Amino acid sequence: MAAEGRLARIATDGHYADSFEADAENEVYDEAKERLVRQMLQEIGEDPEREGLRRTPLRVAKAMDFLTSGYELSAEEIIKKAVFDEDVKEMVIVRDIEFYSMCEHHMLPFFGHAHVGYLPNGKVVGLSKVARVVDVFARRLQVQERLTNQVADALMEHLGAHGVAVVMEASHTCMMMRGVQKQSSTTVSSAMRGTFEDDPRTRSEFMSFLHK
Ligand SMILES: Nc1nc2c(ncn2[C@@H]2O[C@H](COP(=O)(O)OP(=O)(O)OP(=O)(O)O)[C@@H](O)[C@H]2O)c(=O)[nH]1
Ligand SMILES: [Zn+2]
Repeated sequence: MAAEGRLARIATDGHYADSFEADAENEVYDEAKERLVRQMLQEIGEDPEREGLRRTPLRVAKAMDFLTSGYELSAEEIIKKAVFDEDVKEMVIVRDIEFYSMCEHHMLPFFGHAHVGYLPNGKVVGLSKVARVVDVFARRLQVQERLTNQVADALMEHLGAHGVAVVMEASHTCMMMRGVQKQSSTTVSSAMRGTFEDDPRTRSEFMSFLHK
């Protein structure tokens, strides 16, 4: 589907139905995606016409659009909307930002927390924007390491900070529900840029603020 319409589009089949039920029954959101989901249901031995599944292709299409909506968002635009001149010299940390992403290998969720720190260089960014930047990259097909790097690089580039640090801790359902089936393992990844990469004391200070 064309990028411009994907986030907000809800199409109908063109008929004005008499009741909400009829409306819902006839709703078409994304014909191509819904056809694929219907086929998948058939392939796993389900009946896509049974009551509980009739609207499932539409629901899945909408869910997939939301879960991959990050492709249409720009971290630069988000950051630049809320950068303020401020003479702050100390480290700023936004920690425990929950995120949900999908691994590109199995298209299964991985989720956890991101901790983001930066050393301002005459500018600070609106705190919510840090969390929004995490979502921009999380709502794509990802590997955790790339996600971590992308958040760090975007903040470094568009905030002009002295340094940026990102640590992400996540559980991967592809390792929990299937495959190796390890329910307790978590994966920690980090990306250090600028001062955080060059100066072990700055890095340690950041790390000391996590898990408090
Ligand atoms: N580095 C990294 N690996 C990931 C991530 N998400 C999933 N994986 C791994 O990607 C690998 C894909 O390996 P394959 O052998 O091609 O796939 P598979 O046969 O399904 O592997 P198993 O999960 O071991 O059953 C697996 O080891 C997954 O654990 C991630 O975010 N980062
Ligand atoms: Zn996976």
